[in-house]
Amino acid sequence: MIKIKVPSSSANLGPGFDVFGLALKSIHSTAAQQASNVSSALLELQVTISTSNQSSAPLNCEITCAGLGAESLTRAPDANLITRVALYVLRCHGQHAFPSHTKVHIINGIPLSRGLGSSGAAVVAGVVLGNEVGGFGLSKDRMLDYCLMVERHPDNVAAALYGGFVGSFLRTLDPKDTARKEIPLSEVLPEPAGGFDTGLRVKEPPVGIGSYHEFRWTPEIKALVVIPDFKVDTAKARDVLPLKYSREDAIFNNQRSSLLPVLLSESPPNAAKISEAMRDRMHQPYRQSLVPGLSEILDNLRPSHPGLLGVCLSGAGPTILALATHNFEAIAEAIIAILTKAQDIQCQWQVLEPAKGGAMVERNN
Ligand SMILES: Nc1ncnc2c1ncn2[C@@H]1O[C@H](COP(=O)(O)OP(=O)(O)OP(=O)(O)O)[C@@H](O)[C@H]1O
Ligand SMILES: N[C@@H](CCO)C(=O)O
Repeated sequence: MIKIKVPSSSANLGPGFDVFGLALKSIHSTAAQQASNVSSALLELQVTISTSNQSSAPLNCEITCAGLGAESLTRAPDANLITRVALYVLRCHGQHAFPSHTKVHIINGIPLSRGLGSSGAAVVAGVVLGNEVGGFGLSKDRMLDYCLMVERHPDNVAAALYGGFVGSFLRTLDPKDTARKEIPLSEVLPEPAGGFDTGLRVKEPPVGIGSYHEFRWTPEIKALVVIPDFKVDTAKARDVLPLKYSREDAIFNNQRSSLLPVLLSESPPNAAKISEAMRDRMHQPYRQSLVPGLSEILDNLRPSHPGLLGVCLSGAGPTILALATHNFEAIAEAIIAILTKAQDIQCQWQVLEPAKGGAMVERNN
């Protein structure tokens, strides 16, 4: 059996829209999680290939799912994001289907469409899956190229693939490459992958289309996530953003995003500076309509709360990310009080920390 494990992630950290990504893992798993075998904040695939019997499954791939949102994940290999992406990798290498007979058991511990990088993790898991079952021996840097053809904002996939706190950028692609129909863009989900029925070999991604850098992270800083019980589709949360920004807003974000990685690497952390450096004018103001209470949280949760360093929307939301050193319960309660005053919802909260190393593969015979 092959196990593929990919962490969750929080993108942007306020001003670093489409740049910063923080791979996250649980500090402690609850008894319920241990009993159910679902690791919190982690996506796991258990993959077996049985050569003894011929597969009757479509594309030789049988999918089963457990964990968060399992009932909503499709079992069709050309539609499920993970296997679609794996098929993309296989077809770039001239293989039309999975090896017969491949079983993929998805154990999902990342809440779907909450701003914790479930689609980024699924894309990374898909590329790693394609690489493993195809035996292509791709490096992580080459796998990043595949991920970036699928999810065009690099923050979540770079964090999920490499782990830790990362910044990343993309090279501008030739429009011919981005327009290719067989690329299973997650932002146009749930459309099935196009161009797959031809049986033709799919063109490999250009080499080196993105770069990343891992920043240092001060271990005493933890990531408190408050996860409201509703979904925000990332594609919709990108549609509410303007196509152009004023010079003033661009400068506002540049000033903060340039300083934030340095501030988060220093011990003891400077709460006043971090709080200011996590402010943003590129996406959060436009996403307030999708996350009732967001503006009040951003205005009220200041470093006067003991232990709190700064607060922002996690990825495209609706999860709220608070960076803090202690006093987690009181900070979570203050955020939940605002969210539940704004609308009648339930929230869960958890304290996470950076997941070093990112996606990994365990091979057991
Ligand atoms: N484990 C998984 N298996 C298959 N598909 C998945 C899996 N996880 C996520 N997806 C797909 O990705 C979709 C969620 O993507 P979306 O970009 O809306 O949210 P997110 O990635 O959780 O949030 P954000 O990008 O803000 O962090 C799901 O509806 C599903 O189609
Ligand atoms: N940078 C992306 C992350 C989505 O997870 C966004 O905010 O739309």
